[in-house]
Amino acid sequence: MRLTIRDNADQVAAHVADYLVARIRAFDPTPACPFVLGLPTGSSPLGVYRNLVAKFQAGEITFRNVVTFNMDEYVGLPRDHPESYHSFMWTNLFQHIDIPPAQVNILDGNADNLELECQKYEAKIQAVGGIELFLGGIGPDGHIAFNEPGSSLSSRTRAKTLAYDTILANSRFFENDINKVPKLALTVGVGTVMDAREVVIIITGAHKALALAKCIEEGVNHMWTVSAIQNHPLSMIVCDEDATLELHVKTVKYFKSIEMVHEQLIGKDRMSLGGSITSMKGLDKTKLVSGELSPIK
Ligand SMILES: N[C@@H]1[C@@H](O)[C@H](O)[C@@H](COP(=O)(O)O)O[C@@H]1O
Repeated sequence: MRLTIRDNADQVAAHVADYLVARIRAFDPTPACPFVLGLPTGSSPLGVYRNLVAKFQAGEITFRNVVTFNMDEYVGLPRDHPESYHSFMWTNLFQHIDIPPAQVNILDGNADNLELECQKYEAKIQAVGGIELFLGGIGPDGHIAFNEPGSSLSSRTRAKTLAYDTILANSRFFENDINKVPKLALTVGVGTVMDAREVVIIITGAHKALALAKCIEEGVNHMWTVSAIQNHPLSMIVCDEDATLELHVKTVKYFKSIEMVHEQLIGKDRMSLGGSITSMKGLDKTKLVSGELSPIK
């Protein structure tokens, strides 16, 4: 796992957007072999989405051959409610880019049969060959998607009762009235996220500092579901300085030094994969953008 630390949330957003664009371009998706991207909602990815829209408008990236799967959706909230995750995604990303609507997948929290809806979602992910990269955020209690503390680390897409803390945290989107926050949601499971070939998690703000420390300095624990990332073969957390407040100084210095060496190896320009790595024969150069020097398969 890599921990990439930036000064503030804006720099985190810029870094993650650059990274996603580099990964999609290196993948070179086609209609037959699209880039399958898992996406979150919440305030954490907002800056990333703004950057992606700007990059699309500047002609740096197209989403024509990208297929998306969102992490979660409230149950019972009308799809056109301003706080539904459908509305969030169209308002903040999809309506501004060239992704064909048929390639957007978001759980239907108003489906007649919620269990069937979840099963169909998992099947659809399988049918497109699995998720290439799952982008996520976390709650202050370390939950990923709506996998609240105590969720099985091998859980799949399902309906989940929201924890009181999450209801309270999300009441800011519902006029600070907890009675207006849905209490049930559909969510991908921890196992669904961890099955992605790559996982990238955004963690910003001092209120998430404890969760980051629990996630990377302690063991894998279902009470901090994002800690399952420790078992993932290809993952990265991008955080700001505020989120590192509970980490040991040694941990911060360690991950910063790793990044420095990596930058020296590949150069600042992630798309320029020549130069210093020409001697690394047998390594898949496209994987260098993700920081892993994987052997060519
Ligand atoms: N289900 C979502 C999560 O996917 C998200 O990561 C979390 C944090 O949101 P924010 O980024 O606004 O802190 O909120 C909700 O609980």
